[in-house]
Amino acid sequence: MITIRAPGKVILYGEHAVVYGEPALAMAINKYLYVTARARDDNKININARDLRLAGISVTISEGGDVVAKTDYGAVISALSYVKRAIELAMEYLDKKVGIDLEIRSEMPVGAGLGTSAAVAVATILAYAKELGYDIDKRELSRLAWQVEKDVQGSASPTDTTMATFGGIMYIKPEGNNTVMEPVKPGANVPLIIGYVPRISTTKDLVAMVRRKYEIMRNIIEPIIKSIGLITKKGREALEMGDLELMGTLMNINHGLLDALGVSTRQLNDMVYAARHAGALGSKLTGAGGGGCMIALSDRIEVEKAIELTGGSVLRAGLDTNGATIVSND
Ligand SMILES: Nc1ncnc2c1ncn2[C@@H]1O[C@H](COP(=O)(O)OP(=O)(O)OP(=O)(O)O)[C@@H](O)[C@H]1O
Ligand SMILES: C[C@@](O)(CCO)CC(=O)[O-]
Ligand SMILES: [Mg+2]
Repeated sequence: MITIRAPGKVILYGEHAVVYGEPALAMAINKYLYVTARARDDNKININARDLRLAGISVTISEGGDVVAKTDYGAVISALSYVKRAIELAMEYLDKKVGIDLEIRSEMPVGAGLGTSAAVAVATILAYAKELGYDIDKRELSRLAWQVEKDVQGSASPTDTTMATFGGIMYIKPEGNNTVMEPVKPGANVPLIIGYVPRISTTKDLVAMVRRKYEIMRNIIEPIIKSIGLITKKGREALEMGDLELMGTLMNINHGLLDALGVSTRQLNDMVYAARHAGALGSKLTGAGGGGCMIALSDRIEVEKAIELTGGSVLRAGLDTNGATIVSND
């Protein structure tokens, strides 16, 4: 039996634009998704995902007190699509099919912009390989997990899977099927507060929504995407110089452009503006948007309180530098 953990991430600059080949700057956080794997002696795959919340169950209680509960089969299969694809690709890659019990736990809100889909893909592939006694190179792990995101989402950048695999702070630029990834050394400590509200849309839907806009009015959407790319490059310089004020200004512009793409929501904007009014140097949504998470560049308790007053929850997280690692191996 083996337990693997993979970190979540926040995107400082560049979400959505990175799907179109622009760079992104992301930081792995010390909040983790855990996958415990145990090989079985049959061919079954048994998945216990404790943190998935599924809407809609139907229960029939008969006279004798027997209870039959049903849930939406399609919704269950779709919710497990990242885990299922991760196992399929790991089996293909290792050319070995063995039944497995998987137990999944998350310290992060699932589907809220912190990269849980990437963390579950990375941790599942690594857990399957290690449980079967194989080593897997981190570059290969990150490539396979990216493939999971591409297969499930239709279109995905390597950002989240790179962060869940390697950790740290990374400048990421997709180049076709390759990923340029450069570790970034910050010139100052970067204080971040994460605020979140529940999210209904999935990253898959949000990426598809931006794609539709891009196809219908490319001459309007393309400059926004390119502009986000320029912000990311400047943001990297600001981070390396430790210029927090410039970082904040760039976050604010980045948020405005994400709003223009249609991926912000009223609740996200409320949290973003409340944070700025309470003294944050900058704030923006992070991840795919549509609800979920925002980040504020600040360490002020007033900023946390302001986010909470809008109805958001606050998550305190620092930097993860290890990426995917083994937690225990019996
Ligand atoms: N703990 C978990 N157990 C099983 N599946 C999970 C778990 N966490 C995430 N997933 C899978 O990932 C999906 C959420 O992925 P999605 O990409 O929409 O959000 P995210 O990765 O958290 O945010 P973002 O992509 O914006 O960073 C879930 O619907 C589920 O399929
Ligand atoms: C919205 C997006 O850019 C980031 C999600 O964390 C999607 C992706 O990069 O695949
Ligand atoms: Mg995701």
